[in-house]
Amino acid sequence: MDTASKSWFVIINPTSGNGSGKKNWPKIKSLLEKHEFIFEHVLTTYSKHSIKLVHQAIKQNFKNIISVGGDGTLHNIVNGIMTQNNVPTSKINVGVIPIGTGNDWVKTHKIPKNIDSAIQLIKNKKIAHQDIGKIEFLNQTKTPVYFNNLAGIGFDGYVVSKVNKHKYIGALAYLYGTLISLFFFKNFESKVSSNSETISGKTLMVLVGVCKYSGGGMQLTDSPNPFDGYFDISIAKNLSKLDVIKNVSKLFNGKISNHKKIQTFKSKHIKVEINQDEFPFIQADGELIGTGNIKITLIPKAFSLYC
Ligand SMILES: Nc1ncnc2c1ncn2[C@@H]1O[C@H](COP(=O)(O)OP(=O)(O)OP(=O)(O)O)[C@@H](O)[C@H]1O
Repeated sequence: MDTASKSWFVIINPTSGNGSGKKNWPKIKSLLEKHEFIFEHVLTTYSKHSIKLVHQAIKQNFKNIISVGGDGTLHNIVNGIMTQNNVPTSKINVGVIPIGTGNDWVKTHKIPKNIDSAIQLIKNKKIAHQDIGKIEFLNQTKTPVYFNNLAGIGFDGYVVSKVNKHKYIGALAYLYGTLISLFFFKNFESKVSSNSETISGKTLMVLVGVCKYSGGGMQLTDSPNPFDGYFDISIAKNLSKLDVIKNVSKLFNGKISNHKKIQTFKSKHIKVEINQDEFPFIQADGELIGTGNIKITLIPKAFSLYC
């Protein structure tokens, strides 16, 4: 009998939330049992392990996955779903129990941080389909990376490189990473092409949003809607460090996109080329994914989530 298609496959990142995954798993497990979930579970043992686990689970005919972790764990699960060919991606449903540090993606969908409430929400089995971004590296033999929240090139990527080293201090790591980056990051020369327009020049960062929050609660793009078939794109041009410092509060209330040196627009695709020798970092959903010239395209309603 095929029980897998009716059961849940639970992936736990024990390292997420600075060890919160490991600490909370016994409690989550007993709550899932209390709510009569039939499930198999695996604790990840290395970074990106979730991608492989998702491939295996889908091959075994699991259609429902629960992510116990933060934004990085969900990002890897999404990449597992998007890089398999057995089942249409929108037929694999994902529920999230957020126990990460930033937990930015859940904020858009108002998924509760309380564990019991998050489980209850999954149990309600209300499904939505959101858009997914696909990043392809130009002139590199690198596999594409998919994102469900937001990707950024430049300052944003630099901040992630600093934040990930300091997550032991919790959500404050995001503020710390931003401040440290203000001292060391240098604006870069870019050429951005989208909607038959080209924007060239010194750039602080290019942000491509599907959902609303990143960087521990910052709202950096104008009005992203994960269901509308468009990216919300912000190009922060040659902002100085003083510009950023003066506008720190606006990073968190969404008003930053009104700044005169920030251009925002909606699009289904974007190409970002770097016109200098040193390549800035690229981040996707808070994970560093490399450097280089990239093309990003939107895949409408590819990801099925419990919300
Ligand atoms: N067993 C493991 N050992 C080491 N790293 C792991 C393991 N399992 C997963 N990872 C990595 O842990 C990283 C962080 O996970 P995650 O983002 O879920 O937690 P977080 O950083 O605390 O939360 P957030 O991203 O919401 O701030 C991911 O990059 C993931 O690849």
